[in-house]
Amino acid sequence: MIENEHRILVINPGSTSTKIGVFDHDRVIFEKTLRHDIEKLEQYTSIIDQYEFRKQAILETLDREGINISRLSAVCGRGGLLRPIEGGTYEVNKMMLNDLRRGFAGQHASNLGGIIAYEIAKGLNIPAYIVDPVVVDEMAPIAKISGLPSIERKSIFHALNQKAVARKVAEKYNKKYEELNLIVTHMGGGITVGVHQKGKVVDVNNGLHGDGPFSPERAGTVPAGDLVAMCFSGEFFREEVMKMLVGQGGLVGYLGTNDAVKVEKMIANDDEKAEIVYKAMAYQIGKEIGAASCVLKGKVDAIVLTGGLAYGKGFIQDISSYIDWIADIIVYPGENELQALAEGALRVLTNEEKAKVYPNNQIQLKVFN
Ligand SMILES: Nc1ncnc2c1ncn2[C@@H]1O[C@H](COP(=O)(O)OP(=O)(O)OP(=O)(O)O)[C@@H](O)[C@H]1O
Ligand SMILES: CCCC(=O)O
Repeated sequence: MIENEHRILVINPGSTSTKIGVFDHDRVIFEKTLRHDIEKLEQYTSIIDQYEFRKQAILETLDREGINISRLSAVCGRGGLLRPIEGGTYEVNKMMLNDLRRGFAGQHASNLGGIIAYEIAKGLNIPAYIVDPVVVDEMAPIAKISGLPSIERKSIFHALNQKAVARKVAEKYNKKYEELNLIVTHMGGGITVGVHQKGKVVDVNNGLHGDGPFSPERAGTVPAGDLVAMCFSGEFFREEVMKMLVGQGGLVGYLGTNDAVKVEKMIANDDEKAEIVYKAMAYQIGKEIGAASCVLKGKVDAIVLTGGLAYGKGFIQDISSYIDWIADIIVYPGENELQALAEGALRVLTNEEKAKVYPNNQIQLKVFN
C-alpha cells in the first residue's frame, strides 16, 4: 500500500450473497462473493435479522485472507430502501440506521449494507458511507405525476451501477457527467431505464414495484384493471400477488427460469414460446428507451446498456433494432458495483466531494407504500 493511500472495505449485500471488496485507493486488492445457504437465510424472519450472521461471515473471510482491518480508512456499504434522496456519497448516521433497520420504504437486502458498514467502522473509529442507494430520487416534478392523485411515481432503481457507468461514458467522451444527456438501462434480475439529464436522473421506472419493462423475475407494468380484478378475485393473498409481480413475474412466470442463458438454450432448441417471450422483453426495453428519448426531446448523447443481460449478443441486437436511430449505443455488460462503492467513498476521503448528510431536506419525504 502506497503512503497516503486509503484502504476501503466495500460491502454489497444481495438476496443470496454478500459481495465484498478491499480497495487501496481505486485498485481492488481483494474481492469475494460470499454465497449464503438459502436454508440458513430462511431461518431468519426478516432480512434485517441476517445482520449479525452476514457481518460475521465478512469478518471471518477478511481474517482468513490475512487482511488487517485496522488499516482501513473507511467502510462503504450499498444503501437500501431509505427516504428518497439525491445521488452521492452519504455518511451513515443515526437517522439512516433507524430507517434501514425498520425498513422505512420496505425490506431489501441492500438495507444491510449501511448497517454492517457502520458496525464495522464504529469499532475502528473510522467513517462509514453509502453511495447512490436504490432510492436516489432526482426525478423532475412532472415525472412524479402518475395520473392518480393518491399514487405518486417513485424513483427506485439501480442508481449505483447506472451512475457509475454514466461516469465511465463521460470519461470516454472527455466530458463531465453533468454535461451529458444519457439513457442508461440496467438489465439484471430487475430492469431500470434511467433518463440522465446533465447528471440528474430526471425520470426512471420503479424497478422494484411493478413499473416499466418486464425482467427475468419481475412483471413490470401490467394492465391495471386486470390486476385489480385479480387482487379482488378472492383467490390470492396480498403477499402472493406481490410475489407474482416481483420474483415470479417476467421470464420466471412465462418460462420457469430467471436465467437468460437457459432461455437462449431453449430458443436454440426451437422453443417458440421462449423465443417470443425473450423477444418481448427486448421489445419492452426498446419501447421504454424510446419513451426516455422523448423526455430528453431527442437530445440524447448516448444510450448505455448494462447489467447481466447485456452479455447476450442476440438480445442486445434485438433491443438495438428498435433504438439505433436515437443515438450511439454503448454496451457495458455486467456491473461493477464494488468499484463504484469504493470510488464513491474515495471522492469523499480525498475531498473531491463532501459527504452528504441524510436525509436530504430538499426532497419531499412523503412515501406511499
Ligand atoms: N452470458 C450471458 N448471456 C445472456 N444473459 C446472461 C449472461 N450472463 C448473465 N446473464 C443473465 O443476466 C441476468 C442476471 O443479471 P445480473 O447478474 O446483473 O442480475 P442481479 O445482480 O441478480 O440483479 P440486479 O442486477 O437486478 O440487481 C440473468 O438472467 C442471467 O442469466
Ligand atoms: C430496482 C432496485 C434494485 C433491484 O433490482 O432490486
